Amino acid sequence: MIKVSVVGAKGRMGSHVVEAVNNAEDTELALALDAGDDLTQITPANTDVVVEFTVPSVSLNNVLTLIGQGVDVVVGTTGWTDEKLAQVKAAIAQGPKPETQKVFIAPNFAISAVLADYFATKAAKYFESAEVIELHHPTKVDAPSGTAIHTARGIAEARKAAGMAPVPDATETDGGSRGQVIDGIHVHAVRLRGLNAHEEVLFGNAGEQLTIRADSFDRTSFMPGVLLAVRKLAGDAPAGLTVGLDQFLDL
Ligand SMILES: NC(=O)C1=CN([C@@H]2O[C@H](COP(=O)(O)OP(=O)(O)OC[C@H]3O[C@@H](n4cnc5c(N)ncnc54)[C@H](O)[C@@H]3O)[C@@H](O)[C@H]2O)C=CC1
Ligand SMILES: O=C(O)C1=N[C@H](C(=O)O)C[C@H](O)C1
Repeated sequence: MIKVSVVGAKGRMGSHVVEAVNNAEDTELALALDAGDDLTQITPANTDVVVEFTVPSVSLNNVLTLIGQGVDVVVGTTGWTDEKLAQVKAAIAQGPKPETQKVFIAPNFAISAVLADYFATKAAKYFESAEVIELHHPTKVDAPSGTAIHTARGIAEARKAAGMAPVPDATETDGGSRGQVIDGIHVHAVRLRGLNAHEEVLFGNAGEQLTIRADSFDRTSFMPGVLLAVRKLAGDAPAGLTVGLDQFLDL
């Protein structure tokens, strides 16, 4: 059995992870912690893998603490910049098990979203225009979503590799309606009661459009991906920092 501790266990995602870990045949719940709890209770003696779903403002500190505790970590919380990822890598190098420590961070654990992201990177070089629209529940604290940032960066990288010009855009006045520009790609965020987690990637050429859309209607959609990551970290995932569930899929 893989012993799993959950940090952020009382949250929307954390509570689903607790249930998924309790229901899977090969995992058992070790500790379920939330805000105010001491993360140093988590040790290699009681935990094989920690799953962290908290809030962007605290996730880095939690991950650094858990690396210090010598336990492997699966992170679903958003807000990861290149600078924060560099801090994680440095902490692994200076931590108690630099050769074997595993940290996995995924902006999205739903297969629909991971595939949409992947297909978008493949489509990017064939279209002059590209924009990303993400749509979420109104209780989400960050905008744009971590997934949309990841998608926009992937599209931008593919366009750069293909030597493409910037997306065409004649806008001269913008009060914010054109969204946030991430690596040259416009990203728009909608917050609407009734939604869960949704993303549309729009590609355009003269006379044609491709839309790639992923819809997560329920948080159960993330659980197979979370359990896959837990099993990979307890098994043959490489040591060090890995980002993105696509790394564990045969794409
Ligand atoms: N990677 C993925 O597939 C997904 C990622 N997310 C991300 O996961 C994060 C959490 O989302 P939700 O569960 O909806 O949020 P939430 O607000 O429902 O839950 C966050 C939980 O973290 C707890 N918390 C706050 N500070 C803490 C601390 N210092 N230590 C331990 N626990 C602490 C809160 O008390 C709360 O229970 C967000 O960043 C969200 O964008 C959400 C869905 C899927
Ligand atoms: O807060 C959420 O709900 C979600 N957060 C992640 C993100 O910001 O990309 C993943 C998914 O979109 C749900």
